[in-house]
Amino acid sequence: MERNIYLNMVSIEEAIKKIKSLLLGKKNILGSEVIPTDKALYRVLSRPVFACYSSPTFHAAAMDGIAVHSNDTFGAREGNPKILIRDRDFIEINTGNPLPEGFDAVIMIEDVVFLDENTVSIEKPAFPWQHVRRIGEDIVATELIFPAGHKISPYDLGTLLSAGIFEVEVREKLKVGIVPTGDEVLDFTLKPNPKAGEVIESNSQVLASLLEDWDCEPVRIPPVGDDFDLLVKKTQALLEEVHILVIGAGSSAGSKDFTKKVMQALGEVVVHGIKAMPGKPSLLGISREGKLIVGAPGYPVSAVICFEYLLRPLIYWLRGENLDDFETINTVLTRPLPSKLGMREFIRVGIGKVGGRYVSIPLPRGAGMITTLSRATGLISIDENSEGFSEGEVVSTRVLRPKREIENALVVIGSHDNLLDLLKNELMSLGEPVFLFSAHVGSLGGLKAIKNKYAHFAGTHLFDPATEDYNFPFIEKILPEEDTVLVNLAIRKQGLIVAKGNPKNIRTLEDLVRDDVVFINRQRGAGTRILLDYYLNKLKIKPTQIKGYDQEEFTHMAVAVNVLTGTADCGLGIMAAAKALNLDFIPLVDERYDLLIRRETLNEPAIQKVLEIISSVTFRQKAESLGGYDLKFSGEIMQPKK
Ligand SMILES: Nc1nc2c(c(=O)[nH]1)N[C@H]1C(S)=C(S)[C@@H](COP(=O)(O)OP(=O)(O)OC[C@H]3O[C@@H](n4cnc5c(N)ncnc54)[C@H](O)[C@@H]3O)O[C@H]1N2
Ligand code: MOO
Repeated sequence: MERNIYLNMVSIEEAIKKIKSLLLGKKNILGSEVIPTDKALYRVLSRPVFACYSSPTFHAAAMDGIAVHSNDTFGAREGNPKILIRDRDFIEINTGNPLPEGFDAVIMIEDVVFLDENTVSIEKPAFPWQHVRRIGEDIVATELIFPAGHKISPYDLGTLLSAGIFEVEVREKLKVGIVPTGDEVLDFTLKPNPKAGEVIESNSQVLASLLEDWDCEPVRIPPVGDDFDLLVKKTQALLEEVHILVIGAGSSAGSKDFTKKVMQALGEVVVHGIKAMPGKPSLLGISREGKLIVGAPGYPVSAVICFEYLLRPLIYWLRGENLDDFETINTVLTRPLPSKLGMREFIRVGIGKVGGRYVSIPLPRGAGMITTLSRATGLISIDENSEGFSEGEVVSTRVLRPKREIENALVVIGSHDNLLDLLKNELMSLGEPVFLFSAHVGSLGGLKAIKNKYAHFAGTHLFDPATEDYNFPFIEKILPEEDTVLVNLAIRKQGLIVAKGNPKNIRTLEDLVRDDVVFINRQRGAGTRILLDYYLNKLKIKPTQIKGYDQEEFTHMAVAVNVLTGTADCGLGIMAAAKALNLDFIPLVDERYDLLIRRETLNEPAIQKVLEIISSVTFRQKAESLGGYDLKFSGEIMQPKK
């Protein structure tokens, strides 16, 4: 089978315009159906609704008290009360009761003085219809309640039921068929256990949930293998049932990427390739019956961009509905974001409010990492005509999480430690949860983040050989002007993470120069890297003598994964990372891992919570059970060595 090379890429806007011009005759494709009112939430009325009954259907007391004839009460005032007699002049009544025949006002019980069982005195007149909800006050039978095209809200259900409308005629839901494809993808409904080369299918569920948010009806079928004839058969069958068909994966240039050919068998391909990343190989086409067909890339993030930025606007347009823009806020970029000219780029970011302004921390760009979308609280779009943004630039950022979560998020930037995950969990278990967003850029990066007010606190473990002190000499150099405090999180064991059973018998740093040992390093600026270089220097070992010295990872866990998978034989890291992956650990040094905080923020409630948690007995116990941690100083303010 020949490969699809997609050369005619168009912008997202052009792609939408192109397909719309061909679908024009197919707008408002939805038929209608009659459904019970209580099932009609967020459905769109296909014809106007008129009230069956009035509400109230009778004159009703609006307060607890007595029903009166208003003209009997005229003249009553303080010092000149009117006396009323039961049954003749007044009748006791409760809120919601029908007003007795002939009565036209209600006096609240608080304004009534009982002289005896049957006689009351009032000192204020009642005006006609005082405290009475008259027939039809809310709804008058036969009046128009909602026009056609109205989308039914939870309140509207109350209005419809009160007006005696128990069934409504609504537009049918737009049905979207979803066909996941690929020999390697496993149907998640079967709870599969993936082997090498296999992937649990998840994109169809992401799309199904998005479709529910957009008031559509998803119709998903189990994954179909990379078999052209079978793909045509399955997609054709599903196409008959739905208004729109989405085919997942197989969109790019691989030898088994059949989506374009399948779309050609069903109709015509209109767009293949958009000037956007992720999402580049997206396809748009039209079936012979005139239905929209979308080919979504297989990478999860690329698929989401295709769903949200191509499919979503087309769904709303086909239904003849207005589409709201995504909610955005302005954020200050904490890192530069270079971008390729001619491509619109979508960048996932974490957002936090630091020092009264929102900051955004870019996450990795890989389109295969669905977790980046789960971790992200914002999304930045870099225009095709832009080469990106500089650090510190204010950028419009789409919010992906509830505003409250973003407002309350604490940002920690710096060196990575597994205790931050423990802290994250503890903060979320508080009565008023605090969200912790952590970015791992090494200790030096953390210090700079505090200097620039990009983070609430930074994790740092920088050893200074000259003073044999931790962190203070670096703080003095990088933020000499700033008033900060250094709070200890833990003393932790750094050492060599090696495979289970230590098959290469690695014992000391001297073993790193052996021919049969491959090392995995941490990135420049990481405290662990500085520690390594310090000891190598002491032992007079040159980096060039170590295989793998140039291979860098950003976290202890990533180093441990390299050892677990055999990519490397060892790496320098913390014991907790080795223990988490059931690897062996050769302890080398104890080091101090601190949190750097601006003094002025020390009393902020969320920072106080952090300090309370890390000083607590439960946190200490949980941390110590991870292995390699000593929490005797945790929560204490550190002082420089004299
Ligand atoms: N030579 C080229 N290769 C690729 C190009 C290119 O331009 N030239 N484009 C790349 C880009 S960009 C993307 S995006 C991907 C899109 O790939 P496909 O749509 O063909 O998808 P697959 O290759 O079948 O799968 C990619 C990846 O995603 C996983 N996958 C697939 N379906 C699902 C699903 N339903 N749920 C979860 N994960 C899924 C699949 O296993 C693969 O790992 O192509 C690049 N290649
Ligand atoms: O553009 Mo692909 O869509 O990066 O992942």
